[in-house]
Amino acid sequence: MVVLAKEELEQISLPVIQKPLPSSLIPVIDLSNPNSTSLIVAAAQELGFFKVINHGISMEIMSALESEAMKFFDLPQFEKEIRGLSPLGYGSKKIGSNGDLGWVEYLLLEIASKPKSQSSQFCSTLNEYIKAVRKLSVEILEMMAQGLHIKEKEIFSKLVMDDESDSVLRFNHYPPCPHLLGLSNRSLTGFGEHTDPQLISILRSNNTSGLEIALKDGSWVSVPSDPTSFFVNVGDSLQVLTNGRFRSVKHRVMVNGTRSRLSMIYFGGPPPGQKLGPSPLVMEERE
Ligand SMILES: C=C1C[C@]23C[C@@]1(O)CC[C@H]2[C@@]12CC[C@H](O)[C@@](C)(C(=O)O1)[C@H]2[C@@H]3C(=O)O
Ligand SMILES: O=C(O)CCC(=O)C(=O)O
Ligand SMILES: [Fe+2]
Repeated sequence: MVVLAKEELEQISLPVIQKPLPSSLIPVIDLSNPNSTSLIVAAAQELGFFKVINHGISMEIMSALESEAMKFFDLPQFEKEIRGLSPLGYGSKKIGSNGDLGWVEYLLLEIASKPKSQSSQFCSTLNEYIKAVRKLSVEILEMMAQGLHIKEKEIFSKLVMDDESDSVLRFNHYPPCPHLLGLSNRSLTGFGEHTDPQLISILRSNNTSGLEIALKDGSWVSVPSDPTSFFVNVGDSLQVLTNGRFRSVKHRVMVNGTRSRLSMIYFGGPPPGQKLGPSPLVMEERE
């Protein structure tokens, strides 16, 4: 459980809760539909964000990992903190290196290209999930390249398949916030506004909403939760590689106090030190 001191709480803003985005505004990509390639490109350009259904990952594996993660967050605080190895591992309240605070605790895990051991139930479920979600990211990145009419369909996906790929899996737990009881229509910043630096982020959450994305006009809209689906973000690296054609989406998480949110996010990144310039073939629209 994240416990913020009064002074810390005062540093976390309490914006008014956003109206939920009508679900119809979020592009829903059915991966079993052969036309989905062009729909993915349109969504990546317009919003930098979309939801995927018929993704081939079983609800069983998603729920199994969610309950393993919840078991971890339910441990006593000192046991979680033992695993708080900087910069990876367990952390709470302090996000990143800029001193940002949020009503969140998290577990950040590096993804090794060859997983070493499966010594616990958590590790084996984790490895199975990572394999499935990385395959999904490859599929989506290849559809993106095809949709942009790039001959080398692996141009983006090979970066997340690389043994040196800088990819991470993150679990974010936003516990209910007692300070908000009685403050109707107020929310607390769980994870402040940012864009993801990697190529692609693939997010799955439990049935508690809280994720908000910024539209092109700067307005914030909240994304209704859907634990059966994945939400995909375009990250900064993919924006660069596509010469700005794809939009890296600004997003944040707001907590409204009564229900706990748990999200699991795969971030597929290029190998560190990889020079990222625009792919020449994405400089202009091609037929
Ligand atoms: C507030 C921040 C946390 C973050 C670094 C940043 O300044 C902005 C991006 C954040 C993010 C999002 C994706 C990953 O979870 C992460 C590890 C990353 O590479 O960028 C986090 C950073 C973090 O928690 O350190
Ligand atoms: O926890 C979430 O739902 C999203 C958090 C996020 O944007 C991140 O970890 O980069
Ligand atoms: Fe993010």
